[in-house]
This record gives sequence, C-alpha cells and structure tokens, in this order.
Amino acid sequence: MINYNSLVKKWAEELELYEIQEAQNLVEWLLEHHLGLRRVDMMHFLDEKDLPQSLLDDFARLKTGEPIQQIIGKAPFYGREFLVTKDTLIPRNETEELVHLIIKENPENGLKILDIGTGTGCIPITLSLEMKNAEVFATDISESALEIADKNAQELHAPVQFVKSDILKEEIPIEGLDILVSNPPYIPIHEKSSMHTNVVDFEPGLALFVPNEDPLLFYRKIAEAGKKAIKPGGRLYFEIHENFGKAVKDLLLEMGYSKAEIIQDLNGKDRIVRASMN
Ligand SMILES: C[S@@+](CC[C@H](N)C(=O)[O-])C[C@H]1O[C@@H](n2cnc3c(N)ncnc32)[C@H](O)[C@@H]1O
Repeated sequence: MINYNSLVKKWAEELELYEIQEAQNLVEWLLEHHLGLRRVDMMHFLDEKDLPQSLLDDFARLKTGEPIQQIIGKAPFYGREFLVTKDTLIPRNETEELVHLIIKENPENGLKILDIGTGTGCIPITLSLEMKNAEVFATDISESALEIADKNAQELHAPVQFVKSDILKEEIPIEGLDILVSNPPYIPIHEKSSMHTNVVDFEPGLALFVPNEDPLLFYRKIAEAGKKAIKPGGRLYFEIHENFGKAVKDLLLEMGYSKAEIIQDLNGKDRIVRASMN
C-alpha cells in the first residue's frame, strides 16, 4: 500500500521532462481524472497493483511529454472545459486574459464578433456565453480544429457559427463587425529549438509558427481584411508574441487604425494589442 502523497512524489520523479513542481501537478491532475482523488485526500491509501490500467497507460503517455490536456482530451478555459485533440492548440491562460479584457471593455448588448484562427473555439464560445446576446462567428483553416470547435459549442450550448477560411488567401467572410479578435500563429520558427517537447512534438505546428522573415504575417493580413470587415467605431483585439508589441501597434497605426495600445499579461509581458477602427 502507498498513500496518495507518496505516489504523487514517486511518479513525479519519473516525469523527467518536467520541473519537479510541475510534474507533481501533472500527476495530481491525472489521479484526479482517473480516481477522483485530490490533494485533500493525501492520506488516502492505494494498492499499486490495483491501479486501473487506463491510469497506468496515461501515465506512460505523460512520460513521453504528451500534454495532459491531450491525454485526458480536455482543458479548462474561463471556468469551462473544452475538448482538445492533437489538431487544436491547448487553450492558454494568456488567452483567458484576452477574453476577459474583451468582456470587460464591451458591455453592450448584441455585438457582432468574429474570431479568426479559432482552434478549440475557446474564444468565441466564451464570448458568446459571457456577453449579452452577442452574435458570434469564428474561422479556422483547419477542418479538424473546426470539428472540435463545433462539438465544444454544442456541448456548452453556445450559438457560434463556424466557417472554414484561410485568412492568408481569402477575405473575411463577414462584415459590420463590432469586434474582430485573433490569437493567430505568432512564434518565429527559429524559436522551435528552445521550446518544450510537450509543445513542439505534440501541438499543431500550423497553430504556432510563422516564418522568421515575416513574423507579423497574420497580423498584417487580418488587419488589412479587418478594414473592410470592422464597422466604424469597432475594435480589433490581437494576442501577440511578447517581443512584437510595438511592431504590431505601429503596424496598426500605419494601416489607419486608431487608439492602438499594448496591454500586458499577468506576468508583465506584452500580450495584447487593441485598436479601433475610425
Ligand atoms: C495560436 S492558435 C489559436 C487557437 C485558439 N484561438 C486559441 O486561442 O486557443 C492559431 C489558430 O490559427 C489557425 N490558422 C493557422 N493558419 C491559418 C490560416 N491561414 N487561416 C485561418 N486560420 C489559421 C490554426 O489552425 C490555429 O487553430
């Protein structure tokens, strides 16, 4: 027999790809998922030979660096759970901050909103559920991501309309927007070698990377298309790479947007740029 606490410690030491504190959190997350046990159950005793095979299989996957959200098939975002697969980016805390800002700054009723590059649909679904009578649309180039986003919308009862579209090649399919939001791919490919295995080996490259020589590619295309799609007085919200705040802000001002502003995340890093359409 082994108690919960000792099992967490023992397994965390086997997760060599992670720092010890993060490894412990991951083991606890897995034990909660499979056994319903939590940290408060630290004196609960377990017989290792009775642990379910599904838990042992998932622990073996965790050791390879596969993200726990992909292993258990879901990730938390803004107080709800979203299905995730290898085809969708795992929703991040920074994106919760982006969504929170939009909700806080736009209390009006019935706003028309579009999210470009939607992944799991975490942004439009949350906005649809948290804002008053918003009419919400979302696009992605990835058919498999859109399938998951649509499932999430159905499970969470969010009336979001999804459209397959390649923002680098096509115009924005909706006009008269009050809010255009995007967390597009923004990591220059040269950063790949310094990123954690659990991101580069398991999350979709299509969601993450941009060419080194043109890191603002998506911002330029979306802002260009936004000039037609956003109505006067409407707003554009971008999640950004911490190194490109000023570059994105300057780009938007050059393109005719006004009131461009860089907003930092909870870690004090430049993370959001917001601008208005005149
Ligand atoms: C950084 S992920 C963001 C996903 C989600 N919005 C989130 O915040 O968790 C970028 C998304 O853009 C999509 N994408 C990549 N290239 C695209 C393109 N050319 N047109 C539209 N979407 C694209 C990817 O499939 C991916 O879902």
